[in-house]
Amino acid sequence: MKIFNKEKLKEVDEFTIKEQNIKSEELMERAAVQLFGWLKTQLKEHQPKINLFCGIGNNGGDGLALARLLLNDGYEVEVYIVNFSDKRSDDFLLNLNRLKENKFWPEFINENSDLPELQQGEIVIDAIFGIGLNRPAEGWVKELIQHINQSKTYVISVDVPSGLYLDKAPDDKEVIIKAETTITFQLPKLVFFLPETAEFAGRVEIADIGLDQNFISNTAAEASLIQQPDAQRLYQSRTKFSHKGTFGHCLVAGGSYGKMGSVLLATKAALRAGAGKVSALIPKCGYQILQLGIPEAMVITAENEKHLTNTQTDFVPESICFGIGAGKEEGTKHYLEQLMKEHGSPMLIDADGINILAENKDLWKLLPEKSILTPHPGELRRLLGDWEDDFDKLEKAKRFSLEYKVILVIKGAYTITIADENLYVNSTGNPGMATAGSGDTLSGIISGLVSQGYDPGVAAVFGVYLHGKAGDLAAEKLGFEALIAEDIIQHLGKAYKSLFE
Ligand SMILES: NC(=O)C1=CN([C@@H]2O[C@H](COP(=O)(O)OP(=O)(O)OC[C@H]3O[C@@H](n4cnc5c(N)ncnc54)[C@H](O)[C@@H]3O)[C@@H](O)[C@H]2O)[C@@H](O)CC1
Ligand SMILES: [K+]
Repeated sequence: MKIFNKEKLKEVDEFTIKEQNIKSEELMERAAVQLFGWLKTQLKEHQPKINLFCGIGNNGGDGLALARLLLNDGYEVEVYIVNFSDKRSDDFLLNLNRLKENKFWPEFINENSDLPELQQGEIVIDAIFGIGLNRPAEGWVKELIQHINQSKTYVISVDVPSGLYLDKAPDDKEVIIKAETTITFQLPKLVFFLPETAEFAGRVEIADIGLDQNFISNTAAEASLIQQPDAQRLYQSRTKFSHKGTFGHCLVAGGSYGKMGSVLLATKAALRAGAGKVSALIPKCGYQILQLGIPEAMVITAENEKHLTNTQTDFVPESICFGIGAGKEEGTKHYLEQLMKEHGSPMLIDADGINILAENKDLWKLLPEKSILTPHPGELRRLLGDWEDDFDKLEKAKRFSLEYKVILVIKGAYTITIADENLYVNSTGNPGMATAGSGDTLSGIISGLVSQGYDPGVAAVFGVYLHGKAGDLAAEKLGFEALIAEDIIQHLGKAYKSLFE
């Protein structure tokens, strides 16, 4: 599903209004009907008091239209106009008049008004600012936002939590509504998935307001949210006549004394992801661990007992996964250098492989085109240096990815893959996956996909989705706390199957 920026969101609204020959108020009504339908379904027979805080733009207009629908259905409703300006939008005014025609008079909150009391168990609908926010809220509006945040009400934001920009980091986190749920129109917004701002949106629901699908399909987006239908399109089916050679030979090179389990996990994950053959290349001390731990894999040992060093293989792997548990010994660095020079095709580099790169910038030019780097935040910082905020981080990461023609998988609650200047935001995964070895399984899965012939960019996006989905399926059975990396591998088959359920 595409993620549009503010300009494109405005364009699709305008295009839809023209194409469907409707007035803008019709879109607002559709938005309100969607909000109303969602609320009614959630509330069932409950009738809590609903406090609607409406700004003076179209976001506020959505709130007023919703208030009318709620009143007509018999809900207990209080409407507060957050009267921060007299530049009211036409559709706001239209919906204000409609409310008055229904003999309902909202309260106006102005500079010197008392802020209304909000009780536990009540609902707040936040329709103060939407995508039209262009500066931080100040003065009494800021106080109102803080007042709502401090209340014990259930807060539902309309389109965007008020105070959150779509295209830049917040100047002041104290002036953003912290919603339990955000009901956003038609398309998800990038800020809902970035580490510094995701918390404000809470649970995100997407409401279809009938914006023009052709326009959306034909308009390029710099970012997309990868959900089940998107992942399904990336899947490559197998023919009856395939054999193990069809799905490639994956080489997992990594490990050091005391960190052999990570290679074991990546190797297993590559096999479960569907690689035809997997060889683990490890220092000598890991031989028995690997052979016993995963009989389906082949094992090659480097000369050194405890860390990886230059090693020749007698086959050309279709994919290489380098760096897991590898340490940063000089010999290991030389081996990475040798691999990058000799193996012309893309490699996946993770963990200490990334740390070695971060400490040896002269190696960057050797990165084979379309290689995949899978840093967690700490590794990314070592690679790119400090960033100011999430947007700055993404800009720096995009530049790096473009300059070295590599794919960056930025791991987090919503992992973002950067390939060809596009951002792919993953929708699967859960807090249970913040556990040792989880990243090793991801690298194994992606490498297993590359070895089967998936394009590296596709392998990264698809692999991240499958990894998260396997984690979600595991968490359904085990809960978050008990989930360990092995469970992710165990559920990979079900994750594949779920693509078609
Ligand atoms: N056709 C459309 O464009 C549709 C728009 N919809 C709603 O319209 C929203 C966008 O509406 P608007 O563009 O009117 O803008 P908003 O309602 O988000 O903002 C209202 C006004 O506040 C002013 N403002 C911004 N930041 C401020 C600040 N910190 N302090 C004081 N004033 C500030 C802006 O100049 C703007 O005119 C969407 O988020 C969505 O909720 C929906 O009704 C669906 C259809
Ligand atoms: K809002």
